Amino acid sequence: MKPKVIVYKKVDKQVLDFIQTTCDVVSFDQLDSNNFPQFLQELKTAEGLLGSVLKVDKELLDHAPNLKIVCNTSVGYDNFDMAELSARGIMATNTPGVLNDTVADTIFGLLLATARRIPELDQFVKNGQWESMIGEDLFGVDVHHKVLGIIGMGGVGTAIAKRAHLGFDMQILYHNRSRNEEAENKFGATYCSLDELLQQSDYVCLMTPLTPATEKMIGKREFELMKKTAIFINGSRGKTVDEEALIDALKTGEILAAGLDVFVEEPVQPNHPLLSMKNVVTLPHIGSATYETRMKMAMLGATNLVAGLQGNTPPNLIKI
Ligand SMILES: NC(=O)C1=CN([C@@H]2O[C@H](COP(=O)(O)OP(=O)(O)OC[C@H]3O[C@@H](n4cnc5c(N)ncnc54)[C@H](OP(=O)(O)O)[C@@H]3O)[C@@H](O)[C@H]2O)C=CC1
Ligand SMILES: O=CC(=O)O
Repeated sequence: MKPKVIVYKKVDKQVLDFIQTTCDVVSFDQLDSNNFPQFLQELKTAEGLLGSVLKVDKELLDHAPNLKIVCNTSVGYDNFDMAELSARGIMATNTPGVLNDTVADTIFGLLLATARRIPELDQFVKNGQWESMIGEDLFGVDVHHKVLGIIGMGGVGTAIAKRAHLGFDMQILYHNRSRNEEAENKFGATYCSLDELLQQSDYVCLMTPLTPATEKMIGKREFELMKKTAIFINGSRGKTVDEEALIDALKTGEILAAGLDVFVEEPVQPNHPLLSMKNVVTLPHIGSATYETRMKMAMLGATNLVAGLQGNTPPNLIKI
């Protein structure tokens, strides 16, 4: 008998067909309050789960006595309670690597849009406000030849460093817990402490995973260390930043501007204070959101799922 798996996110038919060669698939395009009871019912007999964002914790796992593997179609896995999964002998996987270039394109685009005030000026033109040569009040700041500090120089961080070094002649500083030789040797990145990075960077880009160690790692103290002209870019997770402190730093001129792809609460509420600030550019968590890359992520997630259920080691097994 084929193992039963639940795919709880809309994926391409090609991905479902691949899984169906070895598994019985129950699929939900997305989970919401209407279909969640049915999902929990299916979970009782499911051996595998594929999707992203869903919180996989003790409460959920208590509904899933037969589960053998949970597969994210994302590189971040802060939605998994790894200690609980490990205690129950359930494998967990993610999708690193295949999204690096696409996410780096998004984050670099966000950085450029924030520095050159592109969304604000787009609105200016479309609102019919362009009546004469624009003045200094609408100027942006340069990106090329500036200092970019990357906190979290991993797969995505290195792809950002490549763009900054080869395309924009930027000087690159980075902070991790360990050294990244590729970023140093290929893209001239210099390793430094977090405080040095914050003090010296014109652009601070946060690209760490969300873990207990990185939760609110950027707060009041860190914004105070940044230059008053600094632009802060967050592509990691909303909770790596103290959002209240970010709002204060933007209001009081502690930093110049921010570009945000992620928020503490997603989707962000329309009345959130960050959304009414002119010096903030926002995106709806679209780092990897291109047809090509989302397809690769879904297929890699499916490959992990099938490998695990066939008794093989999934290529992207998360080790704790
Ligand atoms: N906005 C979006 O759509 C996307 C968001 N992301 C987010 O970005 C994260 C990173 O992705 P990716 O680059 O693929 O992951 P990687 O694991 O390749 O890189 C993460 C980097 O963060 C560093 N890091 C981890 N913990 C700390 C810490 N406590 N202090 C300083 N540095 C730390 C790691 O270095 P070291 O271990 O040496 O400290 C590593 O270099 C994901 O986990 C996800 O949350 C990713 C893709 C898309
Ligand atoms: O946020 C996206 C991811 O892949 O992680």
